[in-house]
Amino acid sequence: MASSLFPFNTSLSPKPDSLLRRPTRRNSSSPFTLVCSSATSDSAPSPVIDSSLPLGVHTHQFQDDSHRHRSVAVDVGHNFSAKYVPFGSGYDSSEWYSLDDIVYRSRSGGLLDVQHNMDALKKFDGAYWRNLFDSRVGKTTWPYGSGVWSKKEWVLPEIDSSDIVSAFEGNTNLFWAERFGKQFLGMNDLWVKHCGISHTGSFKDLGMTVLVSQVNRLRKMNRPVVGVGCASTGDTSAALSAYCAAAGIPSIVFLPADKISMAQLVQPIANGAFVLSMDTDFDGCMKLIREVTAELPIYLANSLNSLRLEGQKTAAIEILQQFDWEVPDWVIIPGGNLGNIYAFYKGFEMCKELGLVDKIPRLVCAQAANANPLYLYYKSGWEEFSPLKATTTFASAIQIGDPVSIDRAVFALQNSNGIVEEATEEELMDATAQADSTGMFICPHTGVALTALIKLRNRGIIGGSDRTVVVSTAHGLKFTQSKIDYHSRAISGMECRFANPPVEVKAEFGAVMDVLKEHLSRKSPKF
Ligand SMILES: Cc1ncc(COP(=O)(O)O)c(C=O)c1O
Ligand SMILES: N[C@@H](CCOP(=O)(O)O)C(=O)O
Repeated sequence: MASSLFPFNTSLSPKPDSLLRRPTRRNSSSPFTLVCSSATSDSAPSPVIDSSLPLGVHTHQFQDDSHRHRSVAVDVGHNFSAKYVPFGSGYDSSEWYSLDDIVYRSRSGGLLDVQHNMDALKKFDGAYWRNLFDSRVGKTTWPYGSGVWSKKEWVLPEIDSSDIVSAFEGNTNLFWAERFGKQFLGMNDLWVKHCGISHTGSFKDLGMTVLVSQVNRLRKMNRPVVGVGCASTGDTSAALSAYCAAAGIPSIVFLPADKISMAQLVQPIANGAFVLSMDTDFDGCMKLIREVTAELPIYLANSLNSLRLEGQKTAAIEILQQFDWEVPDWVIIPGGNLGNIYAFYKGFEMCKELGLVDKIPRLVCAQAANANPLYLYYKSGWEEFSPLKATTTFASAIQIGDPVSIDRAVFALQNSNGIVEEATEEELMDATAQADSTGMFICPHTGVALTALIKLRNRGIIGGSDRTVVVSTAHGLKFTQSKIDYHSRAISGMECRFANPPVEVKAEFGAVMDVLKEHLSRKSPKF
């Protein structure tokens, strides 16, 4: 469908890896100094102390010129800070970069990670953080009304609140899947975290608010960022274009032609992004955006950029919060480029390290069988990772064969006693239809996660009373074509066991009564 709207050709020629820009190394002995002078406070009128707020947090309020009711919290006397370090290193790593640097890879070409000054955060105990985060839920206080920015001290502690670009993302529904759990799985404590019920319809909003806010800050600092770009299977591009449009920042998106849903394609188009539709798959788009962002002052918005994961990790914290800080036994997450599984691990682990909870859940990463490089790696006993050519799947947003965050995913799974599962096309579509029949309206990726749950439950690995959370990553309304195909039994080679096609009937009383009686007697023998 994309190809009918946009030509495939691009004048951009691939550049060899050797031309990718490498970050400048910081002197290990140089003290870490904040780049931004406004790093520890917001520029606003003097505070009015609100004694109902937890220790150390004072608020002041003002009306800004958009008449948006805002309030800014000032954390008094803290030393909260964060920086980039090579993935796997700690805050004290000798190689590190300021978050105001434009850098996506370590000196050796490896992944980066955002590390927080945990000693500063540990000056406050678990109860303090629980109370602080709880006190911000359900308010419109800027920016804490956002589920991401309500954890600002753990996300981007040094950003000025006026630089934040937010749609008050997060705070999504944690739905008790009572009927699905009891009817299909003999489970009474099954929950679905609906991260897709969000501004642009997917969990990507959680990361994008952080990334675009940081870009907003960099542009105000006159750093050379002319736009923000991503490769996408449809959700990252939707989030990027919306947040950039809100901030007046140009966005550029690389999409694999004919591989994303129409609803996803129209999102960046409507939000004014520069959309390039390419005759390749996601992995091809990803390679190109990495090459292009190494050459042009376009900031990279994919989860290779570890800033994104700082926002995404708040979904894990939110789950704990929604359970009154009780830890679920299992959390199941669909995986593609594999940033999100690590983001969840990081959120849970941070809560444990800072004393909000005393353990973390076991994580399950679920992949489509048609795009399963992590699953194959796991099955090999983590012996050998081979990128592959992912083939078409209804879970189109995870049709990825060469995930950039493979190392992050392995780390998360190994440190959470994790499991990887896979779902065939029939399994994921059946699971989606079953879930929908209990009142959900989930995306096929959530169907992949539910399939993993069904398999682990049937094998007795997940118990009937285990508290289990399935992460739903996108809104079902983005994927209506797959549901139409399923319910009209139009998928070749698929039985579509749970299809519920509409019945065509004459608009006559007798005809309507006949079909209703037949239907009711089938549904209820007592009728
Ligand atoms: C709807 C949806 N679910 C799951 C994923 C997988 O997330 P990740 O790439 O972080 O593994 C993606 C994107 O890749 C997505 O768009
Ligand atoms: N599903 C993603 C794929 C890219 O993932 P990212 O988290 O690295 O941006 C999308 O919607 O584009």
